[in-house]
Amino acid sequence: MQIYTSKEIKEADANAASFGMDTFTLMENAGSGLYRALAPLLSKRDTIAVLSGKGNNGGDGIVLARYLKLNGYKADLIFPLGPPQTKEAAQHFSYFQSCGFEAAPFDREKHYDWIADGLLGVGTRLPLRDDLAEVTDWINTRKAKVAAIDVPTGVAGDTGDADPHTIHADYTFSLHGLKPSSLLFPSSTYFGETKAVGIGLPHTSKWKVWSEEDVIRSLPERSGNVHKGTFGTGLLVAGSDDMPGSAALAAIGAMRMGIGKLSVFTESGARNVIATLVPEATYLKRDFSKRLNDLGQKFAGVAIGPGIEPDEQLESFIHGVLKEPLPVVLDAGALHKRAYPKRTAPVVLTPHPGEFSRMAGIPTGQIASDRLRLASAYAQEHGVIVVLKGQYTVMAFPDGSGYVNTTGNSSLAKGGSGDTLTGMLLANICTYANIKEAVANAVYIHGACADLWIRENGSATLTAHEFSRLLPKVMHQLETAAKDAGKAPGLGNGDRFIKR
Ligand SMILES: NC(=O)C1=CN([C@@H]2O[C@H](COP(=O)(O)OP(=O)(O)OC[C@H]3O[C@@H](n4cnc5c(N)ncnc54)[C@H](O)[C@@H]3O)[C@@H](O)[C@H]2O)[C@@H](O)CC1
Ligand SMILES: Nc1ncnc2c1ncn2[C@@H]1O[C@H](COP(=O)(O)OP(=O)(O)O)[C@@H](O)[C@H]1O
Ligand SMILES: [K+]
Repeated sequence: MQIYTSKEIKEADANAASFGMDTFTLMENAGSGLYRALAPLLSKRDTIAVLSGKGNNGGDGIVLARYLKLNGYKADLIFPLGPPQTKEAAQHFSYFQSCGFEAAPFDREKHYDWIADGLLGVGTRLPLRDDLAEVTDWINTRKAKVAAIDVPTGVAGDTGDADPHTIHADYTFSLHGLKPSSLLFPSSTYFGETKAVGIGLPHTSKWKVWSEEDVIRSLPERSGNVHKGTFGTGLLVAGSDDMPGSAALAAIGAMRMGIGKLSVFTESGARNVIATLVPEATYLKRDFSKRLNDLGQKFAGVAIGPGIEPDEQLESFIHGVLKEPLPVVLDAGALHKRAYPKRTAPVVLTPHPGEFSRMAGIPTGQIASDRLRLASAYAQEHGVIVVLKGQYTVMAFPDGSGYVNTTGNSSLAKGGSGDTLTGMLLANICTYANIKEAVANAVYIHGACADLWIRENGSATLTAHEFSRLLPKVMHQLETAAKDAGKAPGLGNGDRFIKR
């Protein structure tokens, strides 16, 4: 599913108009698309209120109401704020009337099984005016299922801001593509299950939700005449005498994800712990004062940071590594405010919001509601890939494109899960030809492991070393699906719905 800001939607609209596809036609397409998306959820016995505002979001509601009525559904079209004010919405209301239908009064006592929210769309400016807030409050107190058109009334399109009177939707049908607010906080908590509905415009967005179909399509081929060298040797710079576990978890992530060989550059106390958990890895005694030469020849990729306290020696080591021609993942202790040299091999940064705040000098409170834009701005300015972690992890690329991940759940909110992801990323940068797919698949599969865990276990109980047995299961399902000509195993979100 593609993601569009309000500005991009307006540009798409203007572009369509230049080809003769006018707003009236787009509204017709939106309403018919909404009908096709909603009808499978309805029964002919259901009563449905379509609440339309005065703008084009209301116009979409008018078209939806026409399709519902023409197809024999018990739908009322209601204008609680007054009749439509935009030219196209007014034209569609005339057409609705010419079909022999009339608008219904806003009867606050009448029961409806469903309410379609066509009050405000991406034209919203917050806060909600009092007359609108009164209608959204009414909706929120009803027993009806609520389907929002484009966005639930009360959220803005592009940021995570939400009015206190925002509609709590059960479903949201987003027109043309998803809006950033469906993936930001707190706004996303109002959307319910979210689906993109096409309106006949070609897709041009540089941002999308990375889906199961994308993972299956991009899993690298591993069969045939291969050997351990085929899948690269990775260098993991992680762990310390005080924090050996981080390196062990990252090493498990890397080995289980399919790296050919792994060297762990760590302190001697950590080495003893890691070696018993990951006997497959080899070890290099860590001394940051000694340069590691020819890293680009010896290794396919390097990950630095889990379980290491930042200091000047580490910083100068990182500077040395960044001069070498190999892909680098920087996490935890390796994440700081710094400038990145121009280089051809990619740099992947994996901050959680606290680390991103430190790196970018942005207060943590601002990050949740604007993660896509902020991560993208940082990635473009510094020429790096930013994996901004948390629910709906954002992956922003230096060319301005990006993906959002929707797998994973709160079982991952525990020390160690980020370390495992760093190891998985290291494996993928060593084994994939395409860096965007390498990053996106590691993030998706990491979340899918947690989704698999909560199908059978309590969500509070996941510990990161369980990835050792979760990863084989998830990878097996994905590999089987890939062999089965792209048949999705249903691990996370398919290409159509964001389930919540
Ligand atoms: N490509 C497109 O742009 C298409 C857009 N469509 C629909 O058009 C919608 C956008 O339409 P509009 O630009 O008319 O915007 P809206 O329908 O979101 O409404 C804007 C109107 O609401 C008022 N308003 C905004 N914030 C308010 C507040 N807090 N309290 C009270 N009133 C407020 C504004 O003054 C304006 O009159 C989309 O969300 C989508 O549903 C579809 O018709 C299909 C094509
Ligand atoms: N509620 C959640 N939903 C989805 N993923 C989550 C959630 N909470 C945490 N995660 C994921 O768990 C990982 C935590 O990483 P991080 O904060 O670096 O932890 P650690 O201290 O283990 O390194 C990230 O991949 C993050 O996206
Ligand atoms: K709406």
